[in-house]
Amino acid sequence: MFAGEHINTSEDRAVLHIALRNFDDFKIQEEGVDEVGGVLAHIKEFSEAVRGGSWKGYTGKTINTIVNIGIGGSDLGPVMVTEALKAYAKRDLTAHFVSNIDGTHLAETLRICDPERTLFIIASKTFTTQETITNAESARDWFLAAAKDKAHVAKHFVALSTNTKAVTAFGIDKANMFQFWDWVGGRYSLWSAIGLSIALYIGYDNFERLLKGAHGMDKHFKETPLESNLPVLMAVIGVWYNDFYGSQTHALLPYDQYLHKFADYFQQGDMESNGKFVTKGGQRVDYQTGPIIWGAAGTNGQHSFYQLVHQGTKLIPADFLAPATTHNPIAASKHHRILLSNYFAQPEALAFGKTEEEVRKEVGSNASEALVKSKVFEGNRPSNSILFPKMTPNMLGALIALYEHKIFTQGVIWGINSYDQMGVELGKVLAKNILAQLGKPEDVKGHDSSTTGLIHYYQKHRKE
Ligand SMILES: O=P(O)(O)OC[C@H]1O[C@@](O)(CO)[C@@H](O)[C@@H]1O
Repeated sequence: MFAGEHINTSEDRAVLHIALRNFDDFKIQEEGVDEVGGVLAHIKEFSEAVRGGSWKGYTGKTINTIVNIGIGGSDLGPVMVTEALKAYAKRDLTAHFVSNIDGTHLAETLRICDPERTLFIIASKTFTTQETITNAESARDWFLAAAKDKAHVAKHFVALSTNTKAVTAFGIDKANMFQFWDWVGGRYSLWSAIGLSIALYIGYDNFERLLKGAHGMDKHFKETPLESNLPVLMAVIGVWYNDFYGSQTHALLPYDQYLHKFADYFQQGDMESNGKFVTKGGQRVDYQTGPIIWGAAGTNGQHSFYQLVHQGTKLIPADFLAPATTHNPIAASKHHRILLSNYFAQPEALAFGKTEEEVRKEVGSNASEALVKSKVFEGNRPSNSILFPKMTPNMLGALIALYEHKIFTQGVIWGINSYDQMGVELGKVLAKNILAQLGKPEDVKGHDSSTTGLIHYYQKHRKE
């Protein structure tokens, strides 16, 4: 990977998200790598102009709202990072993220935007994703209904993409385009131009700290002996439970409200990378590959799904993550102490449980056998605990890179290509065919009885 080999074999591409945060440390040979610094300089210049107020809207007002329009890797990274680093945000710049094609997502966002003070960021590696382009066109129509003159688009729309031709065809000036390259996977792209909304929200200096934190983990991963290599340790522990103990999922449980989107982010990062059933050589695997990633911020999960985690019939390896120091020490950090006491207690309970003997002592001799049995915790339920000083840009960068390299290592062990995503294509093609048939019942052709019946019901009951 670090050498720029085309390890994304099906697409004949290098995998070089590490080059986006390299700061000329590792020598990497690949076309475009020498342009990273220029794009970062453009991000710095632009974010400082918007945040400093020199970039003005079409009526001369400053920008106080950014709307990132993108989906998947062009949305989830910026969403997770801007949430995780909210403590570093200027509170006079609001960030919104529109991803779903459901008109509700854009409508509810535009309802609270002022066209004179809103900057739209069209984030799309390919600039062909149906949801993103449709949302971008509707946002442009909304803007022009107020601004009237197409010349004003240049002040309120920028693009993040590898596809210059499509960007200019959409009507965004090349000067307002922030470029990245095909060796940046969508789910690994927050370090690239896709991170513009992050730089606008927390400032370029903090965005750079994020990159440098990730670079530190890159160096650790590249240089540390396997037995002390954090991504490798997490990868093999995960393979151990996934392939030898049959666990189907892996829970990410951050005891930090700022990290409440962390599991959402790695649903794509892990499942779109390692949710594969064919090896790079084309053989169907006869072993388990990528786990189902899920999770929620603690302590909320404890009041939702921990019953199953503790006493269910499923083995669920879990990562517990927490900062030793909070950004919000309200009530003299009483809240943080309570949060951390739960962060320490849950893995202990999962590992060591409660024996029948301990339960009997608690409930007394009159208790029914059924009650005693229902209160036993079998324990022996595995978890990793990750504790770090504070949720800072540098630490978040290191944390994300830790998981990126864990995913890479597991993909190598499973012999799969972690960097393409053939599995997202079929649904898109079928949807395109169905879209063309939604007019009249007689247009509906070539489907199974269930799909046909559903479409006919929709056609009968819709009110448009
Ligand atoms: O950035 P873009 O090209 O609009 O792709 C968006 C997302 O769509 C995919 O599902 C690929 O089609 C993800 O891999 C990707 O992050």
